[in-house]
Amino acid sequence: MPIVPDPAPSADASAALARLHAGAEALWQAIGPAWPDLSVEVVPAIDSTNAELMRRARAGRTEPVVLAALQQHAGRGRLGRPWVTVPGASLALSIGCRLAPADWSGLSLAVGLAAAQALDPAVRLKWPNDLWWEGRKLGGILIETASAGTAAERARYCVIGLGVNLATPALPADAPPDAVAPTGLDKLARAQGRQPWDLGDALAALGTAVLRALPAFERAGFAPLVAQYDARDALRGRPVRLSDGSEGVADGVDPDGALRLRTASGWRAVRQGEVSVRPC
Ligand SMILES: O=C(O)CCCC[C@@H]1SC[C@@H]2NC(=O)N[C@@H]21
Repeated sequence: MPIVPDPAPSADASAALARLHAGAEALWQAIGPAWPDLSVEVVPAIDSTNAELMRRARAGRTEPVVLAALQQHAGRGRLGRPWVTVPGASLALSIGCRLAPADWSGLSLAVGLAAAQALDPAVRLKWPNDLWWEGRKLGGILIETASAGTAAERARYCVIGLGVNLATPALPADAPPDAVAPTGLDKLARAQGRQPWDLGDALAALGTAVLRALPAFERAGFAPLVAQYDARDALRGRPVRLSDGSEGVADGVDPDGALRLRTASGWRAVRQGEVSVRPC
């Protein structure tokens, strides 16, 4: 595994790593009985936790695993964008497991919902897979899949990557002028008068919530979750612009997870893929 050794970890990095290990233990205690063959791994640094689990899957290793890293050197975001993980200030974890739902659509919304519910009642969801608070990005989800077994089998190995800002990151120097600065769980906790999150607690809470949500998604898909999604939908009723140039007003999500868009020429169901959505 391309784990990058840290030649001289600082005291802060060692403390953060210890918190991740404590979170991994708490996660395993909470979820182990439901996932007896699950392993939970923590590494100090890696290229990307998603890339690592995809490599393993392609090599035939399709057992369930949670992999958390203090630092990623080549973190991957959606639509081929890079994802920055600041050691100790952001959580990077990937969950890999075999899944065989009748319909995959809506998986990233189901995962986002589980993550939002694990974090705070104030966390909102920006279709298709961002965690938001007060109109700013708190975290994101990247789902990738690889074949798991024979072509006749419906199961695929699914890698669910979650990146969440514990501390509010600065906007990168090369960000476009209209970029909206991201936010972090530190600001949210202060504003809500709650205890600040630490890395280990976030790992345990998010990993547990997502792993608990997966069997239900596999059985019933996204449809039973639409009402809960609606309650956290950050875009509903807002004018939005898609990366393909079209505009409309977001009007909730369909039972298959498509974004419903009211446009000048009628309704459109926007499916996930190579499209991004911004409020305008
Ligand atoms: O909003 C996005 O674009 C999705 C970001 C997903 C980032 C996480 S961090 C853990 C996992 N490993 C990666 O390389 N990416 C995901």
